[in-house]
Amino acid sequence: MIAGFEYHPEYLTREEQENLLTEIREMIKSNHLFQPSMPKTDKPFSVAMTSFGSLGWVSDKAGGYRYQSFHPVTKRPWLPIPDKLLSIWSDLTGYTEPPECCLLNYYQNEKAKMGLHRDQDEQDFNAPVLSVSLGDSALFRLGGLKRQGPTTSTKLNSGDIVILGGEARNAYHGIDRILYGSSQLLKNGGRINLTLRRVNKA
Ligand SMILES: O=C(O)CCC(=O)C(=O)O
Ligand SMILES: [Fe+2]
Repeated sequence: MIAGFEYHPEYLTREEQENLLTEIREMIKSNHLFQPSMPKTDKPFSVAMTSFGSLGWVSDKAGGYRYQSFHPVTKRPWLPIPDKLLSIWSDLTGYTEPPECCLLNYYQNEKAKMGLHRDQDEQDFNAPVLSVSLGDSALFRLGGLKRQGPTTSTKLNSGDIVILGGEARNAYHGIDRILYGSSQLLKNGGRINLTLRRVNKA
């Protein structure tokens, strides 16, 4: 496996997962989920998204993939990243600067997945990417620095944390599928992934 990939299974207790989810549910009442679309084709993503933090990740035909300081629908600033996530970031990454973006991916139905990609819309590739899984389990595929080449698959369960740092920061990765019904955490099922990133150079 590529250097810099860290897997922390069952990092969050069930109670911590529930508390985080309660906080997020409250936040998305105003900081709504929205459906981004592909830059060239305008095809909607199968995953619904929103962000927290000073910058949020958005995508649409008009502007392509980018970070911006406000919600694309409400035009209001994103709500701040929950403290619990900020402390997970400093405990696990040891990176001195806090994350600027927490992207929330909501995999709601059977069609939801995320194709193999690299996270490359940021300026700072020295900072790791940290992601928290909540709800139904997902099959996470991790490759190397080239799209072709060997990949490994890891089942991410609710409460697990993944870090892509070092060489793995620029590795191809994606979500092949969600194992619906594998967790009872989300009352309507599905999976939430929270990804913390630095965007600008510290
Ligand atoms: O859902 C996941 O675990 C991965 C999400 C991801 O790769 C991304 O948002 O860039
Ligand atoms: Fe990614």
